[in-house]
Amino acid sequence: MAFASSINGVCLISHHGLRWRGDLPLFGSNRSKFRRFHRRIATGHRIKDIRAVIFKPEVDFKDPDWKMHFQEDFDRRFNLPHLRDILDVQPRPTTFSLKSRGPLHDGNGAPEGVWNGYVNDDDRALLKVIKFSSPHSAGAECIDPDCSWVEQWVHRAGPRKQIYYEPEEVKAGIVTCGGLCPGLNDVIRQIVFTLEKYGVTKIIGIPFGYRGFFEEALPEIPLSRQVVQNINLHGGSLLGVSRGGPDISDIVDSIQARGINMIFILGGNGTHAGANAIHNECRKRKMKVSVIGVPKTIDNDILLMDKTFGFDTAVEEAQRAINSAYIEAHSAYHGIGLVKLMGRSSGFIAMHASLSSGQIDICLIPEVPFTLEGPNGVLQHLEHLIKTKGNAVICVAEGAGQELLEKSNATDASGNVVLSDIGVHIQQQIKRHFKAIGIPADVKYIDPTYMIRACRANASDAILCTVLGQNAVHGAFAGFSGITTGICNTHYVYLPIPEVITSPRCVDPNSRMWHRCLTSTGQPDFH
Ligand SMILES: Nc1ncnc2c1ncn2[C@@H]1O[C@H](COP(=O)(O)OP(=O)(O)OP(=O)(O)O)[C@@H](O)[C@H]1O
Ligand SMILES: O=P(O)(O)OC[C@H]1O[C@](O)(CO)[C@@H](O)[C@@H]1O
Ligand SMILES: [Mg+2]
Repeated sequence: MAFASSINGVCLISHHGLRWRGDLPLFGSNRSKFRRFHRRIATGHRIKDIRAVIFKPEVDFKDPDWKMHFQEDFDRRFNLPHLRDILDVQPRPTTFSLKSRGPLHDGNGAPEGVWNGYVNDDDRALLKVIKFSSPHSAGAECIDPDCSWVEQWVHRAGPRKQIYYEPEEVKAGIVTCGGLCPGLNDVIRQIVFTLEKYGVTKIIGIPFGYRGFFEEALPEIPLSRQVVQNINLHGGSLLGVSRGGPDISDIVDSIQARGINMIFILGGNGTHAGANAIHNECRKRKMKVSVIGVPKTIDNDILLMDKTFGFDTAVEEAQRAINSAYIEAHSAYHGIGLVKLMGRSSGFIAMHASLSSGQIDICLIPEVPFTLEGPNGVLQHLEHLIKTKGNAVICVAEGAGQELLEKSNATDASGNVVLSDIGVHIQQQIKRHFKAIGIPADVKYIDPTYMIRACRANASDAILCTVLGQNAVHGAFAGFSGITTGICNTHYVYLPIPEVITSPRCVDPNSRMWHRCLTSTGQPDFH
């Protein structure tokens, strides 16, 4: 059994999933579990298996008004940073309207007449929609010991009636950072379309991620409807991507020198940390600049969001690799197919690809530790599968089982740890095991890593990208900065960047989805 505890107000949850809230009374078996947990943390043992989640230590649950205090604090945290906070800026009526009659209106203001297409600043969407009756319910997320229902509202995304920029004064920049992701071009395209709809004419792309801000050999890329019209038909990014890059103050110098006052930053956790730092630096310098993030990651590891764009496509693309592994395994005598999928710290791609294919016998993800050897190990189960049904297919996420491998200590240009290859390791161990027990096994290893993210967005991602790209522009014109845009409970919202990057979003091993995956594969507990 796994457990978690509260340290300095952060509720930590072990990857085995039983949620322990810091406010639970520490008696009986709870107490010894709590102590063991602390010992493990103190010795640094398996520290990487622990995830931090939002927990508010200052809430006194004995106070009859604790919910109100919690909500006040929540509202404060999720309040969207605005240009008004630092500058004396006045709004003007929006230039965005879909009520225009001509082919293109001139950007001097929306046409007269009533149009109910605007979102009010006070509109909200509910962040959590399940009322868990017990902390022991599968996937329960509780705030207090009674697991009470507490409404948590976040800001609705979309066009506002009042805007804080004159379109002709806007110079908008778009930059794509980190690794590739299906849908980057779709988002770029929609940002350009929407900016033009407001009347913006100066739109540029920064080439090759944050790097493009300082490398003189990399000129700005002028963007317009004409330039981006068909870019969604291809994978990749029209602008190029990169990891690493200049420091924040150099980036802000560059933004200032270029006269950019809206910057749309597409990327994952690292990129968003950068975007937030850029926003803070712009604030410090009292610059009228809107910094808007659009979360991009096939890994789906951004907190609070239903999913990030590119994830669906990656899962769909992974089906080809899994199907090939399945065919190979089923066509060989004692065939074993092994597929490694992306997922540095989160196993969403592996879990969803396993679930959707229906062809996987063993799914291994970073959030759930496993052993290869021993009576409960993966190899023993494989042996059982070979003896009983003659073949097996395994899907492993790249970040799974890293504790079984020698660490390289290498990092990439962004400082991300370069992972050791779990796929190769498992392949070698399977071969070694079956040779040792004298049973033939034909192992076929498929690593489709870059194939699942270099492709064009599928239909569902294309729609998500469309909405996110458009909302990013609406957020900038509404005067927000330091925000990102996402989908929560099927509704599109704006969230302050820090709230979505405190840790990578992980698969909850106590969630129904992981349980469904286990039901589907039929795999036992490998621990
Ligand atoms: N904490 C940070 N503060 C400022 N900038 C950062 C930070 N972390 C990363 N960056 C910058 O953000 C960019 C992208 O980071 P990273 O390579 O980690 O990709 P990512 O955005 O997390 O996307 P992916 O999902 O592909 O990993 C890099 O240029 C990196 O220098
Ligand atoms: O080889 P690159 O470009 O660093 O990207 C690999 C990484 O990209 C990710 O998909 C995140 O975008 C990780 O799962 C993976 O480790
Ligand atoms: Mg990252």
